[in-house]
Amino acid sequence: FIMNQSKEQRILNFVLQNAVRGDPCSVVDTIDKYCSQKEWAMNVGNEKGKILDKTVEEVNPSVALELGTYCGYSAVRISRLLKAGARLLTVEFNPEFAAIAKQMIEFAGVQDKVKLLEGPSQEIIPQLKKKYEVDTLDFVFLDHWKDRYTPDTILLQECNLLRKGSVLLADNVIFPGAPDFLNYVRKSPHFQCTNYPSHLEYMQVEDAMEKAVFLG
Ligand SMILES: Nc1ncnc2c1ncn2[C@@H]1O[C@H](Cn2cc(CNC(=O)c3cc([N+](=O)[O-])cc(O)c3O)nn2)[C@@H](O)[C@H]1O
Ligand SMILES: [Mg+2]
Repeated sequence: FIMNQSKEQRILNFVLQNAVRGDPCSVVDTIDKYCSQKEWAMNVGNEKGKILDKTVEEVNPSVALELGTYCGYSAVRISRLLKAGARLLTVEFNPEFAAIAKQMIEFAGVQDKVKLLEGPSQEIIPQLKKKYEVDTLDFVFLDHWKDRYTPDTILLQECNLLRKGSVLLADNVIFPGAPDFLNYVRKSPHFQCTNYPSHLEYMQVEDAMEKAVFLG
């Protein structure tokens, strides 16, 4: 247990030493092993991860966006399911976390599918069309600061990044909770919502994910 390292660095080192290079599933399983047995961390985890998997497989996105990369667990989890030519853009503003995630993504061998964009989501989202050549987004995974879920959902609409059928999936709508986001999407005539009860990663605490399909 190397104390002067960050928890995120310890998670990465555990993956580098125990997972199989180029095998995204082994990277995901190894992070879950570390975070359930050694140190808790805010990865979406395996239980909610299965809900994420099912949604990604249903949508089969060509262009996906993730808000809140952290160590790259869900970026690896999502990108392992993407078809040839499809891509995931993932946004992270904490430089330490972005550096960890970059190494995690490269070790997993998914770097050709994933583009990590460093900066706050509120600055990156308005750049997606011109700077990152996005037309519209097929899938968005929200897992960053919970009080950014609603303003960023509004920003995505203002930037014309959603089309009829675009799917948003939000983590943690129960714990830590995103009450204003739930209120916003459930009351909006532009979204069709579905709630998926689950548990907080690596804990026996109630949590849930919310799917919000944009109706145009
Ligand atoms: N506006 C933003 N733009 C870009 N990246 C952001 C932004 N806000 C946070 N981040 C980044 O998301 C990553 C992860 N993150 C996520 C959160 C919010 N999520 C949680 O706080 C959380 C907390 C718990 N929890 O406390 O049990 C469980 C979870 O699954 C969570 O996602 N805060 N940082 C961090 O690296 C942070 O730099
Ligand atoms: Mg989360």
